[in-house]
Amino acid sequence: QRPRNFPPGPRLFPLFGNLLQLSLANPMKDFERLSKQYGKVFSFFIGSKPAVVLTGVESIKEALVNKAGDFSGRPLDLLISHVTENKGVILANYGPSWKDHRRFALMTLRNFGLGKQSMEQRILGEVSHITTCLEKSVAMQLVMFFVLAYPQTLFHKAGSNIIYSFLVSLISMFTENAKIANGPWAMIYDTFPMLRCLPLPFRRAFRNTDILKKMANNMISEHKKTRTPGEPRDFIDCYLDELEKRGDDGSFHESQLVMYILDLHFAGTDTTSNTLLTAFLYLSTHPDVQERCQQEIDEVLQDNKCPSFEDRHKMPYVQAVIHESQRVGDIVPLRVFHSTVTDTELMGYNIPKGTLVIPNLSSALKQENQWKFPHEFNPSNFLDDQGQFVKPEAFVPFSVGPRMCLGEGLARMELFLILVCLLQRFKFVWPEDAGEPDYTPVFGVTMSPRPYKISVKLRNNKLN
Ligand code: HEM
Repeated sequence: QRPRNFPPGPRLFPLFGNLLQLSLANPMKDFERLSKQYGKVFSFFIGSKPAVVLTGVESIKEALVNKAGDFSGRPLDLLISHVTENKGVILANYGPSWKDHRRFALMTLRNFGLGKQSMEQRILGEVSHITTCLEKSVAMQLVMFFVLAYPQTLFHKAGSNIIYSFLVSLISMFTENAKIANGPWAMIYDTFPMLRCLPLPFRRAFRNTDILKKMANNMISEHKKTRTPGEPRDFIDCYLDELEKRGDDGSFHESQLVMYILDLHFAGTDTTSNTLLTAFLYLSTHPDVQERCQQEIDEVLQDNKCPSFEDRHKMPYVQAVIHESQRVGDIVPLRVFHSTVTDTELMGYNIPKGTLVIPNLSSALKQENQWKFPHEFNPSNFLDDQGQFVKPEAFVPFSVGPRMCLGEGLARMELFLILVCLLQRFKFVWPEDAGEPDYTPVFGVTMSPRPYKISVKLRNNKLN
């Protein structure tokens, strides 16, 4: 039974709650239907576990910003919570240890050059690998001066190398864990605690994590052997320095560092690369938008000089295209789930402690009264009448409140520098034989465009 004055929702069934009424493969359409029927704050049950879905920017901000102290917890009894033991930062519950670790990561990112030269240099270094790779392919096709590239692997490599030049080496079991966490076996695990000890496919997520943890542990041992205390080379060295400084104060611990390494890799790879994949899908199928970006880039970066992150202020149209790609790409639509840390109230409803809270970021990014063109790719969504860049309130791809993405600054820098460098040098064309582009994304913990091929041509400018 729903608790008293709990947000409304569909009728409950014994044992399953509302599980059988939702598409486990992609519940987005169900959430849209349910919010039309029950309002901006509605509920459903995963077995006997209550969950509340927040629709639209108003309810998301009311909970995650105005009532941040109540709504910033993480669920403690789901497959992902057990796999990660709620360690690290992404799935750590709201409390002093999470706060300490979050502050530490932000500070370390800043010291390692967010907004400073070195992080910018790392990103530009990665871009030069992408351009070399594309140039080689173009050169091999001299006759046509055209190349078909698979941007999927290019951007994923760049994304993970950038975060890993900050952390070190890389792994692919994350993808499998993300699939498991997002699939029916996770739902079964979350719904029926009595099945958790059985050797069912969800156990694979634990096995994968054990292997990943071993790799992270090896990195830590390697760092311990080669580090000079007080002269950190990367994030791991910084954490080890901090650990020494604090002693065992209970919050900083090697087991936290292990999960932290995995967290930053997971959060920093798929997100930025899928955004770039979305941007290049739209740029190649909207040549007018691409040409306008290139015109702006050429005007600002005269003599084809290398871009810096500061140049974004002089490129309102490019900024609008990047933000619009994030908006339509809708890369993290529902995850990461929140949870209430105390009994509370939201928009007139009672929400008990421990309720799963799902901010539907997607609903804000496509909210009808918030955007000039909510359902189409149109950079004008981010431009005022004078063509200046503006960011509407409903632009929340990084979420809002104290749990909002801590890599936003890094992600912004990556998106801008990679996109500008590539558009400066290449023209991206939707291949003639590729048929109509399919913009429907593949649903997952992070959303990605369907795999596509793209033609790449060297631009006819001084750079080439
Ligand atoms: C376009 C790229 C990215 C998008 C769209 C994105 C989006 C998000 C979202 C929606 C959340 C959940 C916030 C919430 O719980 O309310 C999140 C959390 C997080 N992100 Fe990102 N992210 C991106 C890139 C990155 C990068 C590059 C890093 C690496 C430093 C990163 C690290 C994190 C971490 C550590 C959290 C957990 C924060 C916490 O729980 O306190 N993200 N991100």
